[in-house]
Amino acid sequence: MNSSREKLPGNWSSASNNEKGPRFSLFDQEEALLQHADQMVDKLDQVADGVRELANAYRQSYRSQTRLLRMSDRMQLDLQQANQKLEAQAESLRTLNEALEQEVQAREQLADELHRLAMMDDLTGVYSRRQVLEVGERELARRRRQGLTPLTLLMMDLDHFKRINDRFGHAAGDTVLVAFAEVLHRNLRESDAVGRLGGEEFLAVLPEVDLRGGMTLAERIREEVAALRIPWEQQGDGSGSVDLDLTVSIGVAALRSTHESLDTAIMRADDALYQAKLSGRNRVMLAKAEERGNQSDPEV
Ligand SMILES: Nc1nc2c(ncn2[C@@H]2O[C@H](COP(=O)(O)OP(=O)(O)OP(=O)(O)O)[C@@H](O)[C@H]2O)c(=O)[nH]1
Repeated sequence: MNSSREKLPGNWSSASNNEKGPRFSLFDQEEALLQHADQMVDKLDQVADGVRELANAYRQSYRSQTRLLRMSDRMQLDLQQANQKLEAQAESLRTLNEALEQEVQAREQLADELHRLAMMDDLTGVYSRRQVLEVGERELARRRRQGLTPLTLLMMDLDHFKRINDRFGHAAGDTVLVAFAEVLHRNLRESDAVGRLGGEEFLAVLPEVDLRGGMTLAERIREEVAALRIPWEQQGDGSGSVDLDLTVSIGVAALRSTHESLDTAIMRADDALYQAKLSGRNRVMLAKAEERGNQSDPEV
């Protein structure tokens, strides 16, 4: 029997041995080992759980990082696109602004041109009717402020102007009007104002000029106009080059007092002009003081 029994190493002996000394139960040992192994397995399980949790956490954080990175890439792209759009909008605003500035400039030029047209007679370069009357009113107001500074008006009308138009055409009439305006420019001073009231009728406002000075000036203008010979090339089957001549009738009136209105003075000058026409044209006539206005302040 003994020979068939295996000899156990160290202190281990068979439970069937009746020898004294420590006895080890294989079962207990196995049990202990198994318990230990179970504990180890539990711990390993716990470690594995921990590792799994860590791995999960790591995976989640990796995913959210990747998501964030993708989002930031997208946002960067969106920002770039938005920036490009803004730059394009800024560019078109700049272009729009330039166009607006050009438009404003063009409108200002147009307004200046309209103002100039309202102020000036385009054909002759003298003031328009509106402007010469405005200057006249301004001068009258200044005269009232400063007392009895003289102011004289010349109302001028070309004689038989219609004949020139009828015989030589409208362009010839225009040339005559320009030539007459040149005579006026030559004879008037910087402080004087002259305007075309309409057709072939002109008004000169002469501040600081008394009746005698006005008469002298009107006479000089009349003489220069009568001496004009304006060369004119006839069109079509006309008889070639001719000299256009003309005369002018002038009515002169000086403001009689600071109370007299410009309109009244103009009417007196106009009446004098009418008298000049009636008396045979090509002459200067003075306004008659007794016809209208202040009887105690005659001017002739
Ligand atoms: N060429 C030209 N003619 C004009 C212009 N404005 C008006 N007229 C003409 O001027 C002429 C004026 O004629 P009337 O009012 O009869 O005056 P007039 O022939 O000068 O006669 P009196 O004033 O009585 O000496 C008309 O035939 C108008 O058509 C213009 O800007 N250019």
